[in-house]
This record gives sequence, C-alpha cells and structure tokens, in this order.
Amino acid sequence: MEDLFQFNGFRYNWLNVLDLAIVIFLVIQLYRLLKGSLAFNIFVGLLMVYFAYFMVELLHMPILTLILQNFINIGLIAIIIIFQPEIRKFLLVLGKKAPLSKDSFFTKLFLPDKFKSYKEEENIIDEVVTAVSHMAATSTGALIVLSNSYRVKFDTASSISLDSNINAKLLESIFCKGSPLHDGALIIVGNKILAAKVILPVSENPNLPLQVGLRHRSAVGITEHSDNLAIVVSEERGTISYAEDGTLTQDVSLEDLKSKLYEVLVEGYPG
Ligand SMILES: Nc1ncnc2c1ncn2[C@@H]1O[C@H](COP(=O)(O)OP(=O)(O)OP(=O)(O)O)[C@@H](O)[C@H]1O
Repeated sequence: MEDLFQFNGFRYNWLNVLDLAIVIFLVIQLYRLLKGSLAFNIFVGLLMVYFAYFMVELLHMPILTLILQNFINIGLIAIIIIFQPEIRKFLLVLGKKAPLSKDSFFTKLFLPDKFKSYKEEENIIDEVVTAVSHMAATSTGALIVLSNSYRVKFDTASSISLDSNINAKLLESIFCKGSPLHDGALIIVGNKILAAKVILPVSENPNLPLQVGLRHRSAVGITEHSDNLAIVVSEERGTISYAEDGTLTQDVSLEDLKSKLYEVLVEGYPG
C-alpha cells in the first residue's frame, strides 16, 4: 500500500491511520464506560502494575520481573472476571454504534418508519417531569428508575409489583409520605410502572460526595452495571438529580431533566 506520510523514520499508510483511529475510539468508549465507577480505579491499578512490570524489566530486576510477569499472565483472566459487567456493556455500546443497529444513522436513513411519532415517549416525559416538579416543590423524596429492559434486576421479595400506566398524579401519590409504597424506588420499563418499594443495590463508589445519602447512592448503584436512568428528588433539599452510567448529576433544572429524558427515551438509552 502507498505511504501516506513519514515520521521519525517510520512510514505510515491509510491502514496505520485507521488502526490508530480505532484504538482512539476504543479508548474513548472505555473511558466513558468506566468514568466515575469503582472499575476505573481498578483499571488505573492494573495500568500501574503493567507500568511497574516494564520498569523492572528495563532495570533488569529478575525476581520482581518474574513475579509481575506471572501476575500479568493471570491478569487477562482476572480482567475478564473483574470487568465482566463493563465488558458486557462495552460490547453493547459497540453493537449500538454498528451501522445496522436500530439507533444508527444508516438505519434511520433507510428505514423512514424509524422517524415515527414519539407521542408515547413525549407523554411519559411530560408525566414524569410534572410529577418530579411537584415533588421537588414540596420536598417529597422520590426515586424513579427508567429502564429499557424488562430484565432489569431488582429485589422482587421486598417490592410491590404494579403494571400501571405512567401518570403524574399516580407517581406523586406513590411517593406521598403517608403512602405505603413511598419507601424505596419505583421502576418504569417502557410505558409501564413495573414495581414500587424496590430496594436497589447501594453504590460503594468512594468518589461520591460524603453528604450523599442512601437514596442517591442507590440511584447510582442501579445505573452502575446496566442501562438505567435513575431520577432522585431529595426530601432534605427538594433538589432534583439523576444518575446514569454510575455517575450522579446533582441539582439539575427541570429543563435539564427533560432533555435527559428525551436523550434516553427518544434517542436511546445510555450506552
Ligand atoms: N437501597 C435502597 N434502595 C431504594 N431506596 C432506598 C435505599 N436505601 C434508602 N432508600 C430510600 O432513601 C430514603 C433515605 O434516604 P437518605 O436520607 O438516606 O438519602 P439521601 O440521599 O440523603 O436522600 P434525601 O436527600 O432525600 O434525604 C429511604 O427512606 C428510602 O426510601
């Protein structure tokens, strides 16, 4: 293949440029996936081990080289075990960006019925935003999880199953302090409220601000390993926050919440 350019005595062609572009794309996706999560710290730890290995090898320190080499040899298996949820998510992101996936540009271009009316999604967004605005105004604590999959995992033993349409007044009455369903989270999948009073996994991310309590931590927890969006209304401060991909965005405006819901429900769930 014809050379594109030369640098530092090396010749580069189109394939080398493509190679580099793919590596940069993969690293950016990996960063987006891991940022703010515990896995990011583990990833940095692993990079440090690799760096230490190269250093001791360079300095000809045989015992340390041997120890670190053995560590790295089992490292690949360890990486697969430790990052199993992230690898799964990473592959999902790739699948979603693939040219023929349902959200891709090409699919939208060649399948005009993709441009269907988003009346149903818009209605869900309106109902959720209306309920959240009323609950924030009255400092009614709430935790709402929107998931794109009926396989969303939660503790069914402690929760109450529902199969209701999404309605602002219903959401408000569920989280009303006197309601027997107000404690815990409410799960929305598609256009239905699936369950209330759900106990979510609590995030152990040490990077979350210290003042963040259990409601916010469990919102982060449910988004760490699956494509969910969790909305929180703080009972203490009446503020609105949301968690996505294990990252908590606090004190958002109703407009911010609305555009996030559009992003998730109309454009597709976070990768
Ligand atoms: N694991 C959990 N899953 C779902 N909901 C939870 C969980 N843990 C606590 N909660 C909810 O959070 C409430 C307690 O919130 P807490 O005050 O600890 O958190 P917070 O983040 O400071 O929220 P707020 O700002 O509303 O006070 C509980 O009454 C319960 O409704």
